[in-house]
Amino acid sequence: MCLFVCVAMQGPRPVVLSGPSGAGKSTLIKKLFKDYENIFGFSVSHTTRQPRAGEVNGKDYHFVTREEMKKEIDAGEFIEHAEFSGNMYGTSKGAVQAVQAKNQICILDIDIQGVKNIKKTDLNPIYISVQPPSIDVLEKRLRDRQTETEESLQKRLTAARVDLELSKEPGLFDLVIINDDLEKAYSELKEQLLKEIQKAQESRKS
Ligand SMILES: Nc1nc2c(ncn2[C@@H]2O[C@H](COP(=O)(O)OP(=O)(O)O)[C@@H](O)[C@H]2O)c(=O)[nH]1
Ligand SMILES: Nc1ncnc2c1ncn2[C@@H]1O[C@H](COP(=O)(O)OP(=O)(O)O)[C@@H](O)[C@H]1O
Repeated sequence: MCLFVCVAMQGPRPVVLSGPSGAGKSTLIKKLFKDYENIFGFSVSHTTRQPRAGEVNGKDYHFVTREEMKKEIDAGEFIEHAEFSGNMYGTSKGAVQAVQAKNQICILDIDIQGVKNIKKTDLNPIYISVQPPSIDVLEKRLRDRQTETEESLQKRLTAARVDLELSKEPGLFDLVIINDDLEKAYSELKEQLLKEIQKAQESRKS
């Protein structure tokens, strides 16, 4: 059954942003949302991790228990799901459909397992990997962000090394952005998305 292509054929293509925790995905996404009001919509994932200070349920994530999430996965409500750093994360069909119904460019912030699983679907997004200039810089950014315990920070650094290795697979990503200078990284992101942004802006006018 066609889940996405029917909607996606008329609307702009979704965008997957992946890359290590701390690489700068959320920062870049926030800039897009600020600069292009109403053009982008965020695919709100489910997660079993605890909310951080300032995170809003239903906006940043749907914060759920492992039992709730497993039940919804068993009911076939997820496009993809993965275990990352001791917690479950997943994209529900509803999360993507809610954005596509508004004819917005749907942004998915997902890990590399999610990328591989989305590739098996008919979502047909643009795949972008956001990467840090080095593991040392990544560690500093994660420490400065002050969201992690020492244990979760170490898990994220281990996952980051795996992510950076797997990301070398030819053809896995349409674009790799090294997020050293933020403005430069943001320009590269905007340039890659220009066609979809224009499409979405045109459809707003008509
Ligand atoms: N596969 C998958 N990964 C997700 C999903 N939502 C978030 N992630 C990834 O889970 C990892 C951890 O996310 P989070 O706990 O918010 O930490 P942060 O990325 O450092 O802010 C990141 O790599 C996200 O891209 C999802 O729905 N599916
Ligand atoms: N180019 C950059 N230079 C310096 N700090 C950055 C840059 N990009 C992001 N940061 C900071 O690094 C931290 C991790 O970024 P974040 O967007 O939360 O990463 P992710 O969403 O990929 O986990 C944040 O504190 C953010 O402000």
